[in-house]
Amino acid sequence: MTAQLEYPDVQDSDALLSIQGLWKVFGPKAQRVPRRPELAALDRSALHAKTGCTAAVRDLSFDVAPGEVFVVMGLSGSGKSTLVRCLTRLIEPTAGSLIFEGEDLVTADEKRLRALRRSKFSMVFQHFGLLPHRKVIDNVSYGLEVRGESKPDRRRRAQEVIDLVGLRGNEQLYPEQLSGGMQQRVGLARALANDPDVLLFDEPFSALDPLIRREMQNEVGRLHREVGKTMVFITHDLTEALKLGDRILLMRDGAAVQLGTGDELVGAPADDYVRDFVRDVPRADVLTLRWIARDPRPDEVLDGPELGPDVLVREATRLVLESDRPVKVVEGGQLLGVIGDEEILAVVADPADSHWSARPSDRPAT
Ligand SMILES: Nc1ncnc2c1ncn2[C@@H]1O[C@H](COP(=O)(O)OP(=O)(O)OP(=O)(O)O)[C@@H](O)[C@H]1O
Repeated sequence: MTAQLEYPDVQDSDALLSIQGLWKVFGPKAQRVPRRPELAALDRSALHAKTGCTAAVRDLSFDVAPGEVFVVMGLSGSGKSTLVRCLTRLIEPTAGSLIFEGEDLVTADEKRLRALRRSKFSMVFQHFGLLPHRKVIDNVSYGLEVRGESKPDRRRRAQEVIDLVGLRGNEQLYPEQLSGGMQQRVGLARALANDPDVLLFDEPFSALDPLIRREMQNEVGRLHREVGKTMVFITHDLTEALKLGDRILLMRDGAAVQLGTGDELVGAPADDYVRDFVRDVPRADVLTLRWIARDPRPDEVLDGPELGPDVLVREATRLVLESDRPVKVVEGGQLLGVIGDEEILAVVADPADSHWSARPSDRPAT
């Protein structure tokens, strides 16, 4: 018998932010929609026809773990921006609770909210939101100024984060003198200057051209490794979501379609909508060996090479194909399964293969 493949679940850790039953409904008498099951059950167009309301966020519940990069993904109009604005009540939720470090933000008064927004959360916007008449250094230190910090402290901290995002030497320039990518670095530095607990990103790189965009994604990955902040990152770009997200919430019409790690979305799409969404993802770059390991057959000799379950299929391909014995997938000394040419080729040879949905279970192989 092989051991049960354990799948890492970030939700097991204590949540920093816990969202329960969150709704945002725009329109007349919005409150009635979440309260009345017959209205709550209506789809987007039926709800609009009957009530004139739009449910931009529909009964969402999820936890964000400390240090996690939590990506919210969905097509235009799926409710991502509304959701992220509800998290700090820049948009007032219609129903639900928002527990941050044990405190329900829904019942916090305006003064408390302002304090939290200033010290615990920072937002990075798509269009940078920089102050055009202020130099880079003054844009970066703006939040510290609002917080009443002394000028030398502000300067010191601003310089620190300017260095961190690679903007040294540009302190005295104005935003219009910078490229889009550089401006977004200023946005990042400004968000980091406050030393928030949570960074909220609302499609921060959509206005950038593809090369700069990739560079900025790498930059966020690096910053996350260096400063370890919790991040909630909104994007409509699946590649970006897979690259950055520890977990991804896929939204459609305000509701959650699936919440999982990138390899869960790709390996076990919850429905046809998700399957379609991830259809063109190169599976070998996302799926790990735990997804394709199988039980050894009785006649197989188990003296082949060993790999860990979190190795990407792409990284294991050569070794598996060159080995004349099945490769053993081993974790902590335990054999989880084996992989032969057949398992590898099913992923590598046909990236859009529907192999995964054919599995009897929606979990990685045991
Ligand atoms: N102030 C508002 N009044 C009425 N409807 C709104 C309002 N703000 C958003 N909506 C609607 O809520 C839905 C979700 O919008 P939202 O902007 O949150 O989506 P999104 O996924 O962020 O889209 P995009 O990527 O285009 O910004 C849309 O149908 C939108 O028209």
